[in-house]
Amino acid sequence: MQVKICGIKDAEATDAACQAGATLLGFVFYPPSPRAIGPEWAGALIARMPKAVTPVGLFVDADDDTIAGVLELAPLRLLQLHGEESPERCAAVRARFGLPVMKALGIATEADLGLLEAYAPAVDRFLLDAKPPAGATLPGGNAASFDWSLLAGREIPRPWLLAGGLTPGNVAEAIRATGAPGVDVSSGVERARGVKDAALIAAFVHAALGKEG
Ligand SMILES: O=C(O)c1ccccc1N[C@@H]1O[C@H](COP(=O)(O)O)[C@@H](O)[C@H]1O
Repeated sequence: MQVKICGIKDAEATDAACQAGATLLGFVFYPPSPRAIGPEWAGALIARMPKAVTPVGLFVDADDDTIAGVLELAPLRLLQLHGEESPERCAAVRARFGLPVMKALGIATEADLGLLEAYAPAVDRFLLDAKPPAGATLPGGNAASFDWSLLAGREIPRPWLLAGGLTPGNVAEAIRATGAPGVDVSSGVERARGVKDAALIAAFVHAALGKEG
């Protein structure tokens, strides 16, 4: 089971996630987000992480110069593209930076899952998230979930993570309902918007991994 904690901004959350058993930590390079972080500080937090834990950079329709500037200071090992990037753009990012790409897709209906085949050759992983609710200002990180039954018994053509509105209280049921091989959370482990909570992080990771709390 892969467990990603996204929107890491401080040492306490970094250490809590790593100690609890998270396998991926996400750093948001999207200035409008309350979870946005600068590349230099992200690099310092990545230096605290065990090598077995993968640092992930979250970008939203970023250009090559933006991604390159971040990579100069933060040794990311997976690029999460969470905007409107096309399959061609995903393939170009993967080729330009020599790093695996995880494409986030918003899922609301069966038709949204039809995009998976078009993206599969261009990406290494998928992140299946809810679409932003009406009025949302961010393309993700909105604590919104989608109908998990859309994924039940479905073959996803790349390794994938389930995201959107997950919490310590619902993640075990989400994994059971979807068969997800991995999960990703941001809002559900925060005590206030953009502020991670070490106890909630530990509870989420333990619930996802099926450990006793
Ligand atoms: O977290 C953000 O601020 C964010 C901003 C822009 C794009 C994506 C973002 N977060 C991603 O969305 C998922 C789901 O979030 P939540 O758990 O429902 O709050 C999160 O895991 C991030 O990968």
